[in-house]
Amino acid sequence: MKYQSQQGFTHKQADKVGVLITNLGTPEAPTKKALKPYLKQFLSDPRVVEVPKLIWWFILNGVILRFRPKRSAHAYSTVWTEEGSPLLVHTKNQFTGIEKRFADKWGDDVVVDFAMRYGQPSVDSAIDNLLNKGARKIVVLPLYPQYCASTTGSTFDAIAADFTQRRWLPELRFINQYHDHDPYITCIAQSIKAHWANHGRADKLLFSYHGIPKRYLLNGDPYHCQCYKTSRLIAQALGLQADEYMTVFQSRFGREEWLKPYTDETLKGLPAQGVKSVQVICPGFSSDCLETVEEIGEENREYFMESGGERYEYITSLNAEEGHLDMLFELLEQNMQGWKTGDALGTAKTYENRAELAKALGAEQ
Ligand SMILES: C=CC1=C(C)c2cc3[nH]c(cc4nc(cc5[nH]c(cc1n2)c(C)c5CCC(=O)O)C(CCC(=O)O)=C4C)c(C)c3C=C
Ligand SMILES: [Fe+2]
Ligand SMILES: [Fe+2]
Repeated sequence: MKYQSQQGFTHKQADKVGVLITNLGTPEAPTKKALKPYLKQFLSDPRVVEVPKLIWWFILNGVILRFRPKRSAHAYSTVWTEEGSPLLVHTKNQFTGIEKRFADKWGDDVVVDFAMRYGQPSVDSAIDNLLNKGARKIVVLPLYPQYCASTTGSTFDAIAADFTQRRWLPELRFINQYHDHDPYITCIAQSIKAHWANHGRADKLLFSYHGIPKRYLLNGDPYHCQCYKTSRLIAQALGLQADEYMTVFQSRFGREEWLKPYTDETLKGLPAQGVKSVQVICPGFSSDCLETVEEIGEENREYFMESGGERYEYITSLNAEEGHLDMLFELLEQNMQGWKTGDALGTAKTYENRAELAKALGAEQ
C-alpha cells in the first residue's frame, strides 16, 4: 500500500491532540563509527549546507567524512555521560516533564512524544506513535527559540516528507519560533539572576548563539535578527546598558564567512580591552550539548584565560528546569487553542472498524 493508515482505528475512538517535541539529534555513541552516519545525514541536508549538490557530494564524501568523524568523536567523548549524549539526555527529560504536565491537566486527551531531526528517535517513528494513539491534531515544537531555515525549516521538511507517505493527514500546527516570547525571555533572565546571586556579576555578559553562514542572512534568513532581538529583550529584562553585554556567534563550520562577531575571537580579544571577567550564556540552545559544554564550557574558557582573562563562567542552558518546562508547556497550550478533543467520528452502527467495513462490503482484506 502506498499510503500508510493508522493502526487499529475504530469509529468510537476519541480524537486526541498529539504534541511532538523535536531537537537536532546526536550520534549514538562518541565513536568514529557512530559519527560517520550522523554527520552524513546531518550534512547531506540541503537546508544545512546550501552548496550545489554534486560539488558538495565530493567535498562531503571525499574530505569531511574522512577526517571529521574522528575529531568529532573525540570532542563528544569529553562530554558523554553515563546516560548518553547530553543533548539526548536533556531532550528526554524535557519530554518526560512536558508529558507529565499534559497528563496532569489533560488526562488521555493529549499524547506526547519527542523526536530527533537526525538519528533516533526519528520524526517518522514519533508521528507514527502519535497517530496510532489516536492523535488527529498535532502541534510540533522544535526546540529552537530562533527560527533558522537550517534547523526549524529543516524540521518542517522532515514532517512534510513524512506526510507524503500518509493517507489521513492530521491537522498540523508548527511552532516556528519563540525568540521574543515573554516567558522564555523571563526564564533566561531569571537563570542569569540566579547565577549572579551565587557568583556575583562579571565585567561583561556574552550571549553566544550557534552561527550560520553570513550568506544565509543575506539571502533572507531571519535567524540573525531574532538572535539580536532575544539578546536585547533579555538585556532589557535585566536592566543592562549596551556596553554591559554582547551578542556573539559560535560553532563555525567550513571556510566561508559566518555571522560575526565570532565568539572565540571576541573572547581572545576582550582581556586586552580591559574585560577581565565574563559570563557566557547560550540562549539559542534549549539543552546543553556538545556545542555548549565543550565549545563554550571548555574550549572558549581556555582562549579567554590564555589571553589574560581572570574569570570565566558558563551559565548552563535551561535544560529540564521546572520553569523552562512550565514555559514550554504554556507555549504548547497556547498553540492548541480552539482544538476540541474527546469527540469520536461516529458510533459506527454498521461497522466497528475497517475490517468490519470490508466484511460488510464483501471485500477481500
Ligand atoms: C541552535 C541552532 C543550530 C544552528 C543554526 C546550526 C547550524 C549549523 N550547524 C552546522 C554544523 C554542525 N553542528 C553540529 C552540532 C550542533 N549544532 C546544533 C545546533 C545548530 N546548528 C547543536 C544543538 C549541535 C550539537 C549536537 C550534539 O550532539 O550535541 C555539528 C556536529 C558536531 C561537530 O562535528 O562539530 C556540526 C557538523 C552547520 C553546517 C550549520 C549551518 C547552518
Ligand atoms: Fe550546528
Ligand atoms: Fe539581522
